[in-house]
Amino acid sequence: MSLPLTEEQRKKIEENRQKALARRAEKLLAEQHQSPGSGSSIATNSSQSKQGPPPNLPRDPSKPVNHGVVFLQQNLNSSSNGNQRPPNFHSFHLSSPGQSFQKTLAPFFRQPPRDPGVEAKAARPCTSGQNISDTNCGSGSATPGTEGRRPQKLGASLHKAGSSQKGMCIRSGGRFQVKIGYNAELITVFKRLPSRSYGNEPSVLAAQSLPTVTLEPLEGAEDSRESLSTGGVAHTCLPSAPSLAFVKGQCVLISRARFEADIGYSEDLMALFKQMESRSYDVKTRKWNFLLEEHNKLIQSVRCLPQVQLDPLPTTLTLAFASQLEKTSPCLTEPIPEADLSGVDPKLVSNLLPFQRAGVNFAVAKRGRLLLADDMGLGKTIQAICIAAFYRKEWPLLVVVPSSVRFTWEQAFLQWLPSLSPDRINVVVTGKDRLTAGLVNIVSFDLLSKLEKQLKTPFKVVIIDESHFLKNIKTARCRAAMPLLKVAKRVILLSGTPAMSRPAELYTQIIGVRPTFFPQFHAFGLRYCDAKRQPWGWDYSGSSNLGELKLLLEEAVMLRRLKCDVLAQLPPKQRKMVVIAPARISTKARAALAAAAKEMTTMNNTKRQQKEALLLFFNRTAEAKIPSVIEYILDLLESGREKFLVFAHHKVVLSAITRELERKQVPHIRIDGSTSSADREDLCQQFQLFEKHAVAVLSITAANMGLTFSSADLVVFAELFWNPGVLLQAEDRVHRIGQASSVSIHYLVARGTADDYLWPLIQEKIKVLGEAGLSETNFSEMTEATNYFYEDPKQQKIYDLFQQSFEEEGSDMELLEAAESFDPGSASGDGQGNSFERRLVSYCS
Ligand SMILES: Nc1ncnc2c1ncn2[C@@H]1O[C@H](COP(=O)(O)OP(=O)(O)OP(=O)(O)O)[C@@H](O)[C@H]1O
Repeated sequence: MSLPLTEEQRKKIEENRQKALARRAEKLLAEQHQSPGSGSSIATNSSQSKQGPPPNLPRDPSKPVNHGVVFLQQNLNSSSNGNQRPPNFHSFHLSSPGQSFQKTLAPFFRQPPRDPGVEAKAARPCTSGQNISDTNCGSGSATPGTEGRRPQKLGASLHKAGSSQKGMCIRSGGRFQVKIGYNAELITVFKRLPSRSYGNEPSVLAAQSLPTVTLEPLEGAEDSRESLSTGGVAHTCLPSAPSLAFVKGQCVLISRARFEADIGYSEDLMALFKQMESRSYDVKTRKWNFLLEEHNKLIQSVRCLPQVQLDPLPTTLTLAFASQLEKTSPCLTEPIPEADLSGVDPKLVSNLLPFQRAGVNFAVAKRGRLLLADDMGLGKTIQAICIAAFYRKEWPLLVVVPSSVRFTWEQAFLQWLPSLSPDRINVVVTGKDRLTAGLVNIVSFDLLSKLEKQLKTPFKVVIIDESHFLKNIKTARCRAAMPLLKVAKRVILLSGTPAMSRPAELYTQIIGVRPTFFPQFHAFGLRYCDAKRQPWGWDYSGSSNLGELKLLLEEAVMLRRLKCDVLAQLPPKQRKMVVIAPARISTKARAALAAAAKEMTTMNNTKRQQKEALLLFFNRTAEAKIPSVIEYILDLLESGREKFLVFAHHKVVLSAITRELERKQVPHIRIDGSTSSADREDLCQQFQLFEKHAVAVLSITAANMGLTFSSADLVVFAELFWNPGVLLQAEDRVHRIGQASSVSIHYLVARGTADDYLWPLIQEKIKVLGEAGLSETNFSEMTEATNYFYEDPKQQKIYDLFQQSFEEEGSDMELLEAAESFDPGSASGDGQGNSFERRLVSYCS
């Protein structure tokens, strides 16, 4: 404890304090008068402070307002306590232990019951001086009954008449100790403090049950006590001024019809709120909210309050919700009108599922500009084609997609729009191709950035598949696409995962759809990304006001349905044929394939030679597909696919995939013929329980039975297998008991390879089984558009050869063995081909 001050010292301290406070009050007044709306440096941070109910404060605006230091106290409280309350306790703002004291303990103490007798007295400004900090003054009206009774203020809520429990705070390095007898309420308070620790000395918290508490503040606060005791005289030195309690906050949208005022407490503001007809107080958030139609009125009225800065809703929101702002009685759910799709191919329209039809209606209601963010596998492609077809008169159409699915999109157009002549579809394959050669032009993101300069007249209708590929504004793909979106009349963005980790990723997609929204990223960042200034610049990686962002997206930008929302409309399995890019097949692989195909059709070849050629063709196909398969898997991962199975059966393919996953550090398991039974189960369990993204790389023949992978809902077949029964069994690793979702199955099919023959072969077999009631019939429906009519008789011959070979008794095992041991290096004659040759001989003998 410090030595008691002499009378002379007290007087001197008091004089200095009064001078300092008067100077500060003058300065603040001057600042406020200069710029009433620019109190940011001193204003309460609205995101931290809430307009809590002020049960401890006089609510009647006619009551006297506090002056000067109350303002400081309020700000201090609000910045140290996110759940701001009106100041109702004394705090002692000292060095670090004292700050910790104030930040942690103080907010838990309530003010004593109001004593009307002292309230008027308390309303006088507290101006007692201090020589440590200006902020340690009592809060005037907030603590009316405590003035001059120093320690009781901290323990006020625990104080009961008739007895008293005394304790004190003692500084101890960077912490402070509380020495006091046992008190259950106080213990509860302590337990809520994150920095608490319990000393073993019995003196720290002795187990004595006493009903009241008096807690002596830290030693350094001695001067503060003096200030409190003399507070009553100091007010005469302050200029008579209006309240300096400057509060700042913002309006935030909380529903389609209402917004709330996120702002600290102010009596004047409260009085204003009470004039709003639609006012409502949320006890949970402790904030007031109003109908949007009262937004402008409230903002205008608040402008008349010099001590209040309430920022209106951003212009983007007022524009997006203009109908609500202008309405007298808000209609919350306006029905979306049914779009007239009579101009669109009936085949497409009749196939739309009800939720897909609703998606098209939404898009047309938004005048063809939207982000369709349906969950993966819900058929965004068919919806996008339908929306684009609705605006067919404005074509040519540009479709920008990941390069691995360019040909799948071509197939989808052929499948759903029979009225579109195939030769009007232009798939851009190289940087030398023309971007505008077709009526429908399909290009990859990467080629777009090379070819955009070709564009003389802009596309009026643009589809961007996997639009989250544009999330980074600095990338070449984004820089190429954004100007196109800005000038296009219709913009259809598609993504099952528009933002994978933070709201900042949505910005480009939002302005892609609505270029006038948030013209500056910084404004978006401040509002929705909790932007923070760092020594190196601004950090936009956070998130804030997410509820409002969701409302804005749903109102004006995005339509998103989850699988679980529409599960009843979905089939249990959705199969998709993915035509993988032939351009990725190297010239060497192409030449090898051509050579093998030629062998199969050479007239004078023996049956054995033909089979050798067929097997080589089959193996070369595996080799040729590897780059496209890997590209597709990486695109899936980039698109946010978390868990999926990849089936293949050539070792070279399985190994190439696992190598790439290792390189990219993607968690994965592999089960092939060499995996022991015990390991199979373990690996399967690992995959099932793994919570993040993971890929199971599986051999079609070694892992198509007895394993459950129901934690995934996507199966990718990197290779085809001639026996559809084996494929169906493999599909069912995922589609089985425990699976709560509709399962997506992607078959990767490469043109110009053995897949051209295997795929129709599989279709044919499935059809036969289906007709006999032994298989699902819809397997083949997905490939309706795939025209496997072989114009070239040689192709028909190859098909026949495939059919005969794979239907022969025992062919499976022979073929499998040959495939398993296929080594591309060896077959190209580099001296390691013995084993392959041996297998061929064994297969064919
Ligand atoms: N109405 C429909 N009729 C028939 N098939 C449909 C329908 N809707 C979707 N499909 C099929 O479902 C599969 C998945 O559709 P699509 O690829 O468009 O989904 P997606 O939402 O784009 O998924 P992802 O986000 O994974 O790309 C495709 O094979 C597609 O043809």
